[in-house]
Parts: sequence; C-alpha cells; structure tokens
Amino acid sequence: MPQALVIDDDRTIREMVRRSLEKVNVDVISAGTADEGLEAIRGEAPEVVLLDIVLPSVSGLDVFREIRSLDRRLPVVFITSSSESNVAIEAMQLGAFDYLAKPLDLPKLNALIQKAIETRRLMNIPVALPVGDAKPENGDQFVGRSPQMLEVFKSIGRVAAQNVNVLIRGESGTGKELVARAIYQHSPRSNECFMAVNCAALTETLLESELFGYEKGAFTGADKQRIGKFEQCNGGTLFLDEVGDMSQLTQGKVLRLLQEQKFERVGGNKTIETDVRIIAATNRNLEEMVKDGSFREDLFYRLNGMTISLPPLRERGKDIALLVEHYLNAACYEMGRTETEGVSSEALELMMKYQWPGNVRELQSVIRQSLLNSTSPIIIPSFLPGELLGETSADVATAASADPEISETGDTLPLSDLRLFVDERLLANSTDLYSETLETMERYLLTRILNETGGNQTRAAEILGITRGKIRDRIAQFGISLEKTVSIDDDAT
Ligand SMILES: Nc1ncnc2c1ncn2[C@@H]1O[C@H](COP(=O)(O)OP(=O)(O)OP(=O)(O)O)[C@@H](O)[C@H]1O
Repeated sequence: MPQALVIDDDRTIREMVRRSLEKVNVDVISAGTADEGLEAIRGEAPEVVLLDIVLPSVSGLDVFREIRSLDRRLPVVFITSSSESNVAIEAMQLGAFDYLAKPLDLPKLNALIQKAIETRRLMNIPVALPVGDAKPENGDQFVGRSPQMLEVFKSIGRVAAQNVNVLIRGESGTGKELVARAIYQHSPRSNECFMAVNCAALTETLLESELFGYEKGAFTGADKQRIGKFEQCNGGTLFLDEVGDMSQLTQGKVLRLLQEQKFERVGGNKTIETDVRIIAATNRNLEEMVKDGSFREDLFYRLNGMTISLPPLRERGKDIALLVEHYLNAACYEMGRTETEGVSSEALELMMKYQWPGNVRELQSVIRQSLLNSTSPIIIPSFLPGELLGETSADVATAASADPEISETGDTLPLSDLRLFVDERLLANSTDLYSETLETMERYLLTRILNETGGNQTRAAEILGITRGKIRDRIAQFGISLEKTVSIDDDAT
C-alpha cells in the first residue's frame, strides 16, 4: 500500500488525514515535528509528504528544502492557513507539488494525494530524454536529422553560394526565417546586411514606403525623405516574409526591381540602382493564387529561382524528440531549472503523436509551459498543456487529474488541469463558465510568471509573448500586488 507522511504538530490534523486517506487505501505515517518527519523520510521512504507550513520553531519552507535535498522527486503538499498564501506561492515556486488550505477539504485531500502518488510512480520510470548539462551554444541551432530536414540542409548548402532568389515554403512556424538566415550566413553576401520585411504586417502604402522609401512631400505626412529597404540593403539580402500577401500594385513594383534591379522612391523620379538578393517565404499556395489571378505569374517565377520546402513538424518523426531535448535544455538553462532531468516516455509519446499545427514555434511554447507547470524533475503528461492531452485521453487520465481550490469568493489556486474546476463550477450551476475559466487561467498565469520573474514586467511580457501594457492592465484588473512576492487581491475583481 502506498504511504503518505504527514508532518504537523496538530494531532487532530494528523488523525483527520489518517482517517481520510485510509479510505483510499493510503497508509499514513505521522510526525509531530520536523525532525521526526525527516527521520521517517530516511527510514520509510513515503511516496508523498503533507507538510504543515507553520511548525514550532522551524519554517515549513526550510523543512521543505531539507526534504528536497534528501529526495528531489518526492512530492510535497503544503498545508496552509489562508493568511499564508504568499508563503504558499513561494513554496510552489520552490517546487512544491501543491498546497491545501485549512480547514481541510477531505475529498480534495484524497484526490490530491492520489495524484501525487501517481506522479511519484511516473517519476521512477526511466527518463526518455536526458537533459544535458551543457550551456546551449550561442545563436539559433537548426535541429533535425529526419531525411526531409537533411534535404533542406543540402538545399541550403547548394543554393547559398549561388546568387539566385530563393522561395521558402512551409506552414507557419516551420523555420522559414531560420532557413533564410542560414542561406544568408553561408552566402558570399554574409558580410553585408540582412533585413526582413513582413509583407502581411503592413498596409499597401506602408509596405511600399518600407520597401522603396519616399521623397519629402510625396504624401501628407512625408516631411522628410525616407530610404527604403531595397536601398538600405544594397549588396545584401532581403527576406520578404509572407510574400503572398502583397497587393497587385506592390507585386508589380517588386517585379520590376527583380528584373532590372532599379526602382524609384515613392513620389520621386530619380531611378535608383540596387543589388539585393531576395529570399521570399510564404505559407500560401502561390500556384493556386497564380491560377486565380491574385499573384503575378511572372513574379512567381522570378522569386522562385529555387524552392526550399519545409515539412510540417508532424512529418519529421524523431526530429520532434530532438527538438524537445534542444528546447528543454535551452529553457532549463534560461529559467535556472537545474533540477529538471528530462521528459518521461509517456509525455514524449504524446508529443510524438500530436499534430503540431503551430510547428516548431508551438513546440517551443509547449516546452516552456510544461516546465512552468512542472513541480518535479521529470516532465510527465499532466504537466503538458491540454491540447496535447486531448489526443489520448485514456493514457493521460491517470496522470492528469486536477484539484483547483475554489473558495466561496471564486479565488483559485494554480493547477495544471482545469477539469475539476469546470466540474465544480458546473455543480455550482454557473452560467458564466467561459469567462470564469478564462479569468482563472489568466490570473494564475500572470501571478505565476510575475513570481517567476520576481515582479519584472518586461521579462514577464517576453515570456508570455504579450505587451507590457497588457500586463499592466491585467495587474490592475486582477489586483495583483507587486511586492516581494506576487499575490492576488480578491477584492479587486
Ligand atoms: N529546425 C529547427 N531547429 C531549431 N529551431 C527551429 C527549427 N525550426 C524552427 N525553429 C524555431 O522556431 C521558431 C519559428 O521559426 P521561424 O520564425 O523561422 O518560422 P516561420 O516558418 O518563419 O514562421 P512564420 O511563417 O509564422 O513566420 C523560431 O524560434 C525558430 O528559431
């Protein structure tokens, strides 16, 4: 029978926990002091520890650190009173499995302890992907050994030295910009500049100004001359991203430039010569666009000196595992997660089966999210974001249960799975579950990341991929106070 150790100076709590866990077939070892508890960990190797955060003459956090030094994989659940939420958040940051507030909700206690025991079991299964200790090399590494990616690398090698335009095709997030930079870096133009313009991000007039520049007075607001990218990049390489999104007018101008290497600034009549190598990229079907007349055929052929097609990640087989290893290594280093050992084989299997609609970019984000969710050295399925778990619910069900703490005020605690939260709100006959759930997730995410960054909003904005302004709005909206530790003010909602 699995064993849980409860360390609490309050006899009544110890007894209550014993009786409750007995019902779910968990044996309870009781300790009234920290020393007794540490002794029990050494001697009896429990699967999970329930630790009172306030013990006589010693801090629960210090005891927790000592437990970690004895066994880093042992899940520790803190017992707190509501006034200690800051300490509880700190405990979660240090890697606690979870925390429970007093008075103890016994069904919740039982579910959480069972989940911790399952997590502990999964920890003991050998690591499928070990994380190396080495600091990741500087710069972006192109990861891949699949036959399709080897073809891509060969094509880069073949085309880099030739002064031809290249068209890179592939779904969003497959690495088109990385290919463009690799071509540039291996080309004779590598000492000249490399610039990128996203054709989908600008309106027709702005894109024109960006590419060709304009003369003073060309249009209202053109109060001085501006040099465009084709001119700035003379001798270098210009990466035109999302080239399928250019208007017909811009397509015509770009075509002329490609044919003659000549252009005029907007509002100007002086012809300017330039020597730019174009690398274009698109995730759109240009052949179809040529057929329906929305993309010029002559431009298509001009851009397409050679095509490099990037396969979607789901077709790259074992590259997924290589990328997981690569990005886990990088994220652990960046986030100072020295205790992380790797990814369990179940979690890796889920990642191998997943369709990755956002390709490598999505994989990067999944790794970071999993790391932020993880409370143990091994990434197991329950730490993965929901979209990966949806695929094989039967496999995952055991590992991914959840137990958010919801008080009457609607306050929620951070947990990786929202299933129980939704169950509870359904039982409470909620009629606003969509926004309640989104808010719960947002609150947790914001608080968690701000804790992670020590309240640094710029860094938090980088991690979350949103603007600082949005972070500031949410801090105000959710009443998150930025003291030494980040906490949530319930009254602010
Ligand atoms: N093979 C790879 N190895 C390592 N990192 C990769 C690989 N492919 C892509 N990445 C990383 O994934 C992210 C997305 O790549 P990139 O921006 O090149 O994709 P893209 O195809 O240009 O996307 P979009 O079409 O949305 O502009 C980048 O951080 C990039 O470094």
